[in-house]
Amino acid sequence: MGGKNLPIIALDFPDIETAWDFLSRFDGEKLYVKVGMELYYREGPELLHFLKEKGHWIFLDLKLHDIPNTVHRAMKVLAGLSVDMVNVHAAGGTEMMKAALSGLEEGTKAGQTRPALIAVTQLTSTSEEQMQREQLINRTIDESVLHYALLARESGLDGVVCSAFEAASIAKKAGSGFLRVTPGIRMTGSKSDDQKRVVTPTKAREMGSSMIVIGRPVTQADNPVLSYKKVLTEWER
Ligand SMILES: O=c1ccn([C@@H]2O[C@H](COP(=O)(O)O)[C@@H](O)[C@H]2O)c(=O)[nH]1
Repeated sequence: MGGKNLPIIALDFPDIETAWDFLSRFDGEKLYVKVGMELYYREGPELLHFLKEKGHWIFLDLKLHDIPNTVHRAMKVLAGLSVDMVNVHAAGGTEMMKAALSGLEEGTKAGQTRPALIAVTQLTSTSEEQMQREQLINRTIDESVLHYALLARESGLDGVVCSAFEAASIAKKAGSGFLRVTPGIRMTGSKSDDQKRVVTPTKAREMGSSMIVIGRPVTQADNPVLSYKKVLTEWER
């Protein structure tokens, strides 16, 4: 199975020791992992090189959101970190997203593959009610997510982070090759934590997500390998 078809495991750990302790349980299996702010801010680029050496695929989830020039320059740097996917917040706008893409292209060395660039639409921890009240968006959350997805598409990005609830409409309007990367994945009966727009791996597949991201249900499980295998089986079926 190629990396693109694997569930992405969110390595939300405080340091490399804890992350390594978790990964060592998988006995050399190649995984698609997500490195977020907590682990990256602690361990930096060295950790990414270490994960690559072990053969893992990497989504570097730093969710850049700043003025276009700053994001452009930061993306030039991230392009050199041998990661497979990076992201920005679509709320930064089309000028920022285009700047992110050109930075990534400029930073990608000849002969190397440019990391995929995706945009966060509405976080899966955001409910429609919260979005309307706090962001003053007088629309449904589906409309807001689709709007951001189309801005990301127009900016030349490779896809978006969205919940499974919006995945089908995005595929219909932006094309099936435009990635719908879905966090907020939970197994039947398990707690949602801070996530609001949650589905099972089976539902995510049926509803049109192209990739899924799962953290705590795997990383905090008594048997993380078994939990991962259950997610993988549901996702593959
Ligand atoms: O909209 C978003 C964007 C990113 N995430 C990240 O995915 C994982 C989910 O972890 P769980 O433990 O499975 O909830 C986490 O690293 C988030 O930063 C997201 O959840 N939603």
